Amino acid sequence: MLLGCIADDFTGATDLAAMLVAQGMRTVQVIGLPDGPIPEADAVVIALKSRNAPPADAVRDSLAACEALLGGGAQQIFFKYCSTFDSTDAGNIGPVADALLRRLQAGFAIACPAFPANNRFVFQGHLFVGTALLSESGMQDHPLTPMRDANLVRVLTRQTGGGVGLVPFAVVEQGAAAIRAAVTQLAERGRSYAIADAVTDAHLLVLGEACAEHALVTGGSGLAMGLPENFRRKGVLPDRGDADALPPAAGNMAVLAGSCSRATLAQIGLARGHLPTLELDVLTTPDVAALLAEATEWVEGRLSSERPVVIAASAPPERVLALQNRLGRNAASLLVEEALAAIGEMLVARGVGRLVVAGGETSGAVVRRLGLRTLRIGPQIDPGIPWTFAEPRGLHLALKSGNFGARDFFLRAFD
Ligand SMILES: Nc1ncnc2c1ncn2[C@@H]1O[C@H](COP(=O)(O)OP(=O)(O)O)[C@@H](O)[C@H]1O
Ligand SMILES: O=C(O)[C@@H](O)C(=O)COP(=O)(O)O
Repeated sequence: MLLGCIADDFTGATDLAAMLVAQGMRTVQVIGLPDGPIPEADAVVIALKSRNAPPADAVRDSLAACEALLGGGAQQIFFKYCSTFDSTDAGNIGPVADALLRRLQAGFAIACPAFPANNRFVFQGHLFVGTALLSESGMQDHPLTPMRDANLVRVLTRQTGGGVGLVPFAVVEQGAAAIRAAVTQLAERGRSYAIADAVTDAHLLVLGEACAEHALVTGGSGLAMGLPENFRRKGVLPDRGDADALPPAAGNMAVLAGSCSRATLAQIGLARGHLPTLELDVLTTPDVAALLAEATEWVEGRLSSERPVVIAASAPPERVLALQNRLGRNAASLLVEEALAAIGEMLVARGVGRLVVAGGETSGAVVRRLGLRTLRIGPQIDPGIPWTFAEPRGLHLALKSGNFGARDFFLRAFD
């Protein structure tokens, strides 16, 4: 193994793995902490569900993942978080990065969530989603990690014990040598991190090049774009022709959605007119067994290998808030995740062999309920969303970040 990766959620892990595969690394995704030897691959991504865990648990699991990756021979560690920097003032990006920095005695790490192919841009330390500041992009209403400050230097400073600087656009434009010089200066001034600006793939590539000798790199999947080339330059990564080949897919088709992002709500809105769609009303029926029973009855006679069914719990901000006010934020999320995980299990038991899950936490809940341990990464449907193949279960899965995918994603995903 060359690159060892720790992802703070499951859709984030497949997003990163897809990026590495596209850049020619054979990549395996491990679900949760490995309970045996790490699989053979150029890159291994350990998918944790640590984004919304208590900070101490997130740190403990991330350190355990780091140990497993180092034990498997990893030469560099990548800590993957969301391209919308999903976190709260308590963490978990800062605390996990601090712990990894200490473990790797790295002293300094770049932090960059930019992902231009998915409209995430960092400019002067501020994160934009398309033309909107993060804090006005819809992410201010995220059910678990509302993002109300777009200044990432400030956001990360609130989460870490280390100082946070900026590698601005003007430096990144000058290339890898200028970035390395800026990083040296920031480290000498006692900074542990720098938010790095990036608005194009070219910026991400030079940032990746500048990080070649960093023990720890942190960011979205975009920042990983330039890392495989570092290994090729060193002569340790051979050219791989078919890094994204998967076995043929079969079985019934379904979509399960728990993301309440604007993108997923729009995708469900379009699917409604074209595909059999069940929208669960979790506010009226906040009960796992009743929601499962409703979905089980509804799928009867509707499941098919010709066209997918769509089952969604997703709701607009005011309805999410209403459930949270009634049950509490975490309990509301857990209830919906449990219901969707149980529905996922029911779908697979009824012959679903091709399943799209929308939402990071939702994907984590479904994949864990299905007891999946490793995913092989295949071709991408849209940027950051690959089909994957769960071995040895034989299930094809696409774990969709809530925010990702074009509006007709559910209509095209199974093509
Ligand atoms: N109708 C709803 N009311 C309250 N919470 C919901 C509802 N639908 C989904 N959720 C919860 O919202 C959270 C969405 O997070 P996630 O699945 O990570 O999506 P995203 O990828 O958009 O971040 C999940 O915990 C999910 O269970
Ligand atoms: O970086 C990203 O945006 C994604 O890879 C990601 O982390 C997805 O998280 P969710 O939006 O919670 O699915």
